[in-house]
Amino acid sequence: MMSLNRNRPHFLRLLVNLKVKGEREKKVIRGIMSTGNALDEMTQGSNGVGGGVKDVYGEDSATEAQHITPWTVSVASGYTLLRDPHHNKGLAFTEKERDAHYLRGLLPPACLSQELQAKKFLATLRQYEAPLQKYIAMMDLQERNEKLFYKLLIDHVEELLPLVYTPTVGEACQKYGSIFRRPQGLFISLKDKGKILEILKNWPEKNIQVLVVTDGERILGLGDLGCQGMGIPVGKLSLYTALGGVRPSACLPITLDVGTNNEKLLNDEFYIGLKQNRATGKEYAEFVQEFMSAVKQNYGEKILVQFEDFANHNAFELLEKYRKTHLVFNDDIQGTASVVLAGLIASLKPLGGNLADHTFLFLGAGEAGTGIAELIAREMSNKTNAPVEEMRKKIWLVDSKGLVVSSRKESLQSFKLPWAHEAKPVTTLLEAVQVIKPTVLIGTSGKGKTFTKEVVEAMSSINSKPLILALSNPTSQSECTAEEAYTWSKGQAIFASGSPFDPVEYEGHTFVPGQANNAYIFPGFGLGLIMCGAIRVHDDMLLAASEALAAQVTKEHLAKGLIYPPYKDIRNISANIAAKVAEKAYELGLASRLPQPENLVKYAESCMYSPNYRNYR
Ligand SMILES: NC(=O)C1=CN([C@@H]2O[C@H](COP(=O)(O)OP(=O)(O)OC[C@H]3O[C@@H](n4cnc5c(N)ncnc54)[C@H](OP(=O)(O)O)[C@@H]3O)[C@@H](O)[C@H]2O)C=CC1
Ligand SMILES: CC(=O)C(=O)O
Ligand SMILES: [Mg+2]
Repeated sequence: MMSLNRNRPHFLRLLVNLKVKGEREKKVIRGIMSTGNALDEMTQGSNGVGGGVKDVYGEDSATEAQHITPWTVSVASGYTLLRDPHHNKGLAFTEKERDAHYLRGLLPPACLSQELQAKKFLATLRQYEAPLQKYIAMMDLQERNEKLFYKLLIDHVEELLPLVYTPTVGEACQKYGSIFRRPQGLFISLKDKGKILEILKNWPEKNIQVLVVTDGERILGLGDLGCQGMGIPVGKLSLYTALGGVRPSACLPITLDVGTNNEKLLNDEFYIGLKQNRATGKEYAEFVQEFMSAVKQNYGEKILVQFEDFANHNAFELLEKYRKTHLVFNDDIQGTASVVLAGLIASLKPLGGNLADHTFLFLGAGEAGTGIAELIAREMSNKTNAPVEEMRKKIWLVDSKGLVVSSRKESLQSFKLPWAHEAKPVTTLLEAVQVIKPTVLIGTSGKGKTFTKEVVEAMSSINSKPLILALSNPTSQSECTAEEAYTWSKGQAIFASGSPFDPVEYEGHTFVPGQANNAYIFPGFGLGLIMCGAIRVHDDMLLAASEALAAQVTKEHLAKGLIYPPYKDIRNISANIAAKVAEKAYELGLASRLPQPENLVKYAESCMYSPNYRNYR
């Protein structure tokens, strides 16, 4: 009661200021207001990124009958300090710090600056030939000295992103069992059913703002990797910090181990996960439900949950179910859609015309394909005022059985139905290109080498500047390479891919392929949600993010063939995306951090984590 009374003016102001649109949002806000946690959260200092709950150890909310964890907090020094990755500075500890923190003798005598440490690490890293070796070295550094890891990743993002993220993270997941050293997140398995809340409390950090969760069933285009999929949440969250500025201690990677149907893993004596087939149906749904309830109970209403690399037979349902009750975001469906739409908006400058003048053909009608298709249709509908159903008719998808058409309706999964247009069945991509005559070809099949020479040539004979996006990851699964796209189209194609390719020389001209990857969106998108205390994700926020990203593409980028800005500017790009997402959340009455900061870009920048060492007293 005391806490409620103390917060009453803030609480009332919030109710008055919230511009709540529909009844559904009103119910949501009322629900949040009825929990003590939300009020507590809102009274936390106004500096930095908010979120988390005050009763961090759950002691106040536990009944006397419930067991609690006896957490203690102490100041790290000496040997413990050197082994604490958040605070360890290695040879960068100053003489004074070495005296004050009992470090004498535990380090060699040299004192190095962080810059010199970074230079030294990079020189060693560059000597390794195999990308996986470099990945392991980066992970070791992250576990040893977190600030140095992020300093390097931020300052050398273009060089290091392909190591901690696609494509190398794919290989790391395939070999996760043998490179696994220390757990970098929470593994929650079917064996933990009934105890998920307790397990969340085992994680040492309490003020979590974003968690990325996978069940490992569709890891990139590599299929079911079970528990080994953990590399993906770990990598995505590294990007949340490096690219989006969310502090590392606020990020939690989680793998839900519900078994695997990967026979190779099931027969591998060293497999680190549950050796049983995947749980399905009621068992799966109840397990995820327990997890989602525990997450909200432990971290409050404003914890951002990013679903990552679930198979499509679960992904759409989970998103549909939990978007009503939690702050959830499916990166593969929504983040990918937003990044591709941004690239399309940017490419309208060299291509001319409007989005609605184009015809789109996808190879792959799953999460990424239908997610992108729907956002494009919405954007075209917004811009033309035509019904979204009309706009969908400009978009065609091919799946493993051929063109998605109305005569296949009986056997199609529900997420494909909006795309089952009237047309004759066609079984190959080449035929589909010849019949549909698309201006834009997008690969989301997870199958490499599917944009053949004939397909690219057909696209080039129909269009003077065909837009070709090969989104599947990792590189081995890319529908075609950058070199293939440029040479087969005789330099006509505008090309971007999910995994990075080097620039290509073709007839004296250097083409620079862009990287159409959701990594451009989710870090800034998440930062925007967190910094405004958003309570739900709305599709209009995805459109806002796309426009913010497209606005960062300059004439100079386009002249090189790039439809995305370079990653070296990503923190600035993320701040702009975050600002637009937060602005949209305020407009929709879905932001709870009040008052709204005047300059949202500056506010986003001020919220960002810095990897520079701090001085210790
Ligand atoms: N660049 C980026 O940011 C992102 C890239 N991706 C990549 O996109 C790929 C697909 O992901 P996602 O959509 O989630 O996967 P899904 O499994 O949901 O969808 C794959 C789709 O591809 C179809 N398909 C498979 N093989 C073929 C083939 N030989 N010919 C035609 N269609 C085929 C499937 O057909 P059917 O339905 O008949 O089985 C399905 O419709 C992955 O490689 C992933 O890494 C994903 C997210 C983001
Ligand atoms: C990039 C990504 O999210 C994927 O390939 O699944
Ligand atoms: Mg993914």
